[in-house]
Amino acid sequence: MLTLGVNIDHVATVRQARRTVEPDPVAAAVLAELGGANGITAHLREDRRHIQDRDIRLLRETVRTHLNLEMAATEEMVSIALDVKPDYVTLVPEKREEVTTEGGLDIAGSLEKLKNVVDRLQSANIPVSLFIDADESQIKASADTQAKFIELHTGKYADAPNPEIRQKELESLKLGCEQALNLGLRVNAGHGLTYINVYPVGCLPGMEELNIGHTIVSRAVLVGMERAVKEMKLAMRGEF
Ligand SMILES: CC(=O)[C@@H](O)[C@H](O)COP(=O)(O)O
Ligand SMILES: NCC(=O)COP(=O)(O)O
Repeated sequence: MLTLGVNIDHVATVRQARRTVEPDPVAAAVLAELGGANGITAHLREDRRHIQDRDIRLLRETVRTHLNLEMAATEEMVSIALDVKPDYVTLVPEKREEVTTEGGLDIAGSLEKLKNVVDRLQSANIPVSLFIDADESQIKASADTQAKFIELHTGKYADAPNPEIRQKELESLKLGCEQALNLGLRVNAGHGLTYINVYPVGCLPGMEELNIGHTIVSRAVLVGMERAVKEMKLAMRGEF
């Protein structure tokens, strides 16, 4: 069965815009689960631009489905993961200056370091997923690390400027999925998926979980706006 991991990072982005307490991504995770999320994904960035350490600790206590902690393969993050024990960790690349995660990890280029990180996490019973592009050598290197999963970066597919390029990117994802499954890896995907472009990715044979965030948070803001304004009118009359 194809499952949905709801990424709540950008609920925290709104909170951090004011450094206040609302909206709380932990509350958003509870509501996402009520809505049918099969898992909750949160990315603790080294620069703490959205999700904070406190969020991860509270998510660990409150998430009833599974918690996927996205993080860079640094000593600081490994020690947080070993302490919090999420249900799985997704290792992702990070650049301070990027607006969002721009591409996949270069597994082949830092194989020994990543093998070590995967081993330390998986020895603590935390399965590891590697966020990579659908590239043959990266998939092969991912299998060499003994990680349980890969997550195929769907950004190029999502950002394709025309249907021909989108179809070509979808083919790469399909081939990547096949190759990974043949190497014994489980396959997730995500990044930039929307209500409009998600369906073909979900149809890829063997695809297990899609991690989707920005578009769900964006839609939640819009579908919730009418009620939020009505409630403020009540509050202004002392009736809320
Ligand atoms: C790792 C990834 O795919 C990102 O989608 C992330 O989880 C969302 O956060 P950023 O937009 O800060 O990269
Ligand atoms: N790993 C991808 C993810 O968690 C969500 O990405 P996006 O939907 O926020 O682009």
